[in-house]
Amino acid sequence: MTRPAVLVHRDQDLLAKAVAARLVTRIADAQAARGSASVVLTGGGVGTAVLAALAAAEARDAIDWRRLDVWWGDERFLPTGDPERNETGARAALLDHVDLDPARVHPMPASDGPDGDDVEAAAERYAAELRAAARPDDRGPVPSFDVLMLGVGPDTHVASLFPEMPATRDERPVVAVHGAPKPPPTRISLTFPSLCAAREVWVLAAGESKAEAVRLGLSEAGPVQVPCAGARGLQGTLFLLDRAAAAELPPGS
Ligand SMILES: O=C1O[C@H](COP(=O)(O)O)[C@@H](O)[C@H](O)[C@H]1O
Repeated sequence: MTRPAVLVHRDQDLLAKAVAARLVTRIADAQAARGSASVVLTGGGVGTAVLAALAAAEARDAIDWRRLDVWWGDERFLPTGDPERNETGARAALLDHVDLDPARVHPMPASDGPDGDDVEAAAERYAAELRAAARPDDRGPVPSFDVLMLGVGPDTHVASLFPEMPATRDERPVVAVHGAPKPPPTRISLTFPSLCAAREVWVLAAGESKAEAVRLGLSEAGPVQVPCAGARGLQGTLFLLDRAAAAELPPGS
């Protein structure tokens, strides 16, 4: 596994614009190489700012939106349209403003979805959707996503994998999360085997409250204790930061 590369931008606004520009290139390149592309979205402040920056970028027209699959790394298990759902924020910031194929947008189930409030069944439903989308050369139960973005919590969580919680040790592709320390307590999350099936993992962080988590994420810490140290892409991992989040970088990163 290669060491993550670290890129630092002046502030959150510039970080969001730079990541949006990088996404355009990454998605267009994947579409040129393979005919289509896949991206995994994150919730949270920076993740949503990136989507808004992409919506505002003229270069977004370089993406063939009809040939893009959109997945999520985690979701808060709440009713459809709840403002706290990651899907709701992503739709408002970007997805409602571009010409996506609705069949290629794959939100995690909501608590008023086909499984009702059975979050275990909802997680298994998402796992089945991923399995159906995986091709033989993906060599696993989820697609080899072209790019998977992750926000980071001050406690080092990524997706809904919180330090020391059972989901950090789970080998199933998707799990239900109960009792998350950050509200809401009930969530659905991809697990490490699924996160690490991505060709590229981009860890996004802005603000001084994330500096310690970023430092730990670039250390040799274990993924159970420090989840942001465990998400690594098959071809590479980028830590995309603003200066405040980069304030405690370990030497040599
Ligand atoms: O609850 C969540 O939090 C993390 C981090 O969010 P942030 O606002 O501190 O950047 C996010 O990555 C995750 O998708 C979300 O469900």
